[in-house]
Amino acid sequence: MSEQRIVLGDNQYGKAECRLVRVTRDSPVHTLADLNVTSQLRGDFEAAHTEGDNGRVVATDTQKNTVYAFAREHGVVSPEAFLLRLAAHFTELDWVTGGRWSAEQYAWDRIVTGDGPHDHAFVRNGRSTRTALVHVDEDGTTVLAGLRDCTVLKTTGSEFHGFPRDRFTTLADTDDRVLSTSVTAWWRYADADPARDHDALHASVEALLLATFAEVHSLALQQTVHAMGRAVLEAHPEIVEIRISCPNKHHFLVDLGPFGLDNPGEVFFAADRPYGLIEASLTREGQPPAPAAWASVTGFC
Ligand SMILES: O=c1[nH]c(=O)c2[nH]c(=O)[nH]c2[nH]1
Repeated sequence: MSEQRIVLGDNQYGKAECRLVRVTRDSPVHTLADLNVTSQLRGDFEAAHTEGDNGRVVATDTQKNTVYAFAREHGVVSPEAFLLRLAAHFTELDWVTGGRWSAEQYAWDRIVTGDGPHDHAFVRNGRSTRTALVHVDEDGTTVLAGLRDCTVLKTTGSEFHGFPRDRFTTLADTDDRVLSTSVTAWWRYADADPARDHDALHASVEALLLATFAEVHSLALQQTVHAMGRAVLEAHPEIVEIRISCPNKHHFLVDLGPFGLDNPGEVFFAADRPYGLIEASLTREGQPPAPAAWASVTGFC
């Protein structure tokens, strides 16, 4: 039997989930950035894997320290800008050909007291988690931004009917139902401009997703998802692609007939599983795709 050659395939390594809180205290009115940062390097790390030769292995501990040192030196203007800076730093090494830098950002609002918004006391805003990802490979740098766990619900303005019926179909047509979902969205910027106002864009995209969910009279969650993505691409030419994943958080009308009660769309059982899972991606026609960057985002179609 001829001897088989075993080759090292894709590999990456780094420090995952560096919890970073950066306080800006240039004035008595402090600001706060609360992040969870992951740094992963790709490149020529063959010798480390095959020989245990660490000559090129930037320790994950060093990667973690760089996160905190850069936060002090440069601040956190936005998660995207912060990740771009980390990416530029590590890819200065000639054997680091790329990598993946990602962050979650948790929002804090100022506590409002009788005297107004407080200078240095905050309350966590759990509305959604902001996400960002910078992917670098030989084809260039891709910036993705997103959000997750943005749970929304509308009590009417949603229908679902006209679907095929077979002997397994029990779902009744409805022209008035509760529609609820938890939006996960990722969008891709046309380029990796670190000077882009990522914070303003993120706020605008979140507002567009919410307004569209509210305003579109929905004939299916698929239609709502499509409208949300379309609204974002129409409003922001610098965004070339958006992917949206929406679990259909079913609310079933409870049959109160056994208790002699009607139920005109007022009492629901909020099921948590199973749930429909509706996902779609929308792209601006003619834009080059970025499959490698998307491959590093899990759980999307
Ligand atoms: O908006 C919906 N889309 C579906 O595909 C679907 N399927 C289902 O059972 N309910 C719903 N609702």
